[in-house]
Amino acid sequence: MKLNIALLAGDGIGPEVIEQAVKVSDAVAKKFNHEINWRPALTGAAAIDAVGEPYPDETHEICASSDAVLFGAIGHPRFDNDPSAKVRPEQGLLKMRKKLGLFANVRPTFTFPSLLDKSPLKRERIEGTDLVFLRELTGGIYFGEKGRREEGEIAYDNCVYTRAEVQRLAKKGFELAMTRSKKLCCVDKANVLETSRLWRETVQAMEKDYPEVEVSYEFVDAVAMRLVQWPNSYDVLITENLFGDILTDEASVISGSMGLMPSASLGSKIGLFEPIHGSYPQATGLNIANPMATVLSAAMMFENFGLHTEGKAIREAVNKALNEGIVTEDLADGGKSYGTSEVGDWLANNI
Ligand SMILES: NC(=O)C1=CN([C@@H]2O[C@H](COP(=O)(O)OP(=O)(O)OC[C@H]3O[C@@H](n4cnc5c(N)ncnc54)[C@H](O)[C@@H]3O)[C@@H](O)[C@H]2O)C=CC1
Ligand SMILES: CC(C)CC(=O)C(=O)O
Ligand SMILES: [Mg+2]
Repeated sequence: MKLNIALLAGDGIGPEVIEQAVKVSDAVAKKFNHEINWRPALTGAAAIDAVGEPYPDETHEICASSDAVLFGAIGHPRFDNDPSAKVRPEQGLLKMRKKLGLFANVRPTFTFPSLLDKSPLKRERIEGTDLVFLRELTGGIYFGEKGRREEGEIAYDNCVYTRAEVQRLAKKGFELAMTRSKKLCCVDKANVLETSRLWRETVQAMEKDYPEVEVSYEFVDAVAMRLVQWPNSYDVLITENLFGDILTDEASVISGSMGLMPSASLGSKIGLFEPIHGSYPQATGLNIANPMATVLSAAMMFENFGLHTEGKAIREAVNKALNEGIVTEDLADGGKSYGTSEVGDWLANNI
């Protein structure tokens, strides 16, 4: 297969982890006779510095005309620490998701046998966890009208959802549940929020189309607790943008590190594959960031093309590295650790 992949490294550790994902993907392409044409493009603070905006038109054209996008991370402390900044790297990510129509963010959480005793959570609670969040990605409070009034003394961010937005996300959730253990949990705050009541009402109305799926409705605050208490009780969870963002960072504790958490952002056209973590500025240039989340995002990319053997080859290499202790410092527990690039080389050599 010949693949054109837009490559958006971004900021902070983005370029370092992307470099490893490229190495591993190229090794996969070589082994399975594919050709990958990487198409680098600017985004985030790097794009603001170069051309004044975080998701330039040229970058969008490269993304929109590629078969998929592989994305690192964006964000820089100079914007995080300046609340008055009008142009921000994160706007680039939001704009890209919106313009590419990427409304469903698939965020799997699973455990790795060799890491079970490294989690702060007890082995017997997390063993066998295999759940997936479907986070709505182009609506809700991240995209509602926002602003200030009363001379800046009052700030607001509106949370808005349409029934159609909920339906298309929930449909993917029901379909995913049908391919797994047929359990779907709708995470909301319907005891308080009107948008959540729309979510609940919409999902309830869809239940009849999927009679085999057992649907539960849980409030987000309770899910935040049960997720780390009984992660095994969940399979597919659907939720809105903000709740999904927060709960999936929490879920990284089950797997063992933010550096292990991949994702796929899907819509009707091309897919974007991105780790769930940010630009981890403290680690920039130190060759210590875990590249596995980005490498596993590349595995999701291959699988989304129907190339399951290729995806499996990456997953097996990651598992093997974890079993053999070829890990960055976040997983080394104070013991021997390897650099970002060494882990990338090892994975590429073990495809
Ligand atoms: N998708 C994206 O591009 C995202 C960007 N951001 C941006 O990233 C910047 C930093 O945000 P933070 O809240 O610190 O989130 P972060 O995800 O960058 O880092 C939080 C913590 O997670 C751990 N971590 C993250 N990635 C890791 C990796 N690859 N290997 C090992 N450990 C890792 C580190 O302990 C780090 O301190 C901000 O500017 C933020 O806006 C935040 C989240 C997502
Ligand atoms: C920086 C945010 C817009 C993104 C984020 O935290 C995420 O998608 O997980
Ligand atoms: Mg996040």
